[in-house]
Amino acid sequence: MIDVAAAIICDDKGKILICQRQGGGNCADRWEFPGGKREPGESMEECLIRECREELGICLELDGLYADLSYAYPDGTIHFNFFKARIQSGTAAMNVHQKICWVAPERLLDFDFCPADEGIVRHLAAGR
Ligand SMILES: Nc1nc2c([nH]c(=O)n2[C@H]2C[C@H](O)[C@@H](COP(=O)(O)OP(=O)(O)OP(=O)(O)O)O2)c(=O)[nH]1
Ligand SMILES: [Mg+2]
Repeated sequence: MIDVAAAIICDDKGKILICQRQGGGNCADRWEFPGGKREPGESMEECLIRECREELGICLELDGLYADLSYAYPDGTIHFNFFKARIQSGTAAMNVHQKICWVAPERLLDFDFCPADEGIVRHLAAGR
């Protein structure tokens, strides 16, 4: 099974950073919480800090695990850890994404997220 860590990054106004994936591949053009696949020898936390440095050029401070779930995609099941986080340093840049955007939690419902994120999006939009 593939392990993926993803970050729910909040700013000081409570907005959340979301990112649109590139076309092609799994979840093409869908919105996601930034992150990626764990590499051998890494913890999920280490993976997430590395992915956000690589993909967005930011250094994260993690605020704990928000959700732990698995989702069966047609080409395999992915196990996810979603962490709450804040930016410790840097400004998010588009190194690998089509678009990035800070949105209020209730606005998350307006975006076409990866199928695995549906429950998370509903929870966040409800203020939980
Ligand atoms: N990062 C991220 N991936 C998600 C989310 N929801 C979801 O279904 N996924 C899926 C899409 C991908 O199949 C997988 C994550 O892989 P990824 O493409 O981000 O992996 P990566 O950054 O390590 O990139 P790569 O080296 O494999 O190209 O999980 C999410 O909220 N964030
Ligand atoms: Mg990624």
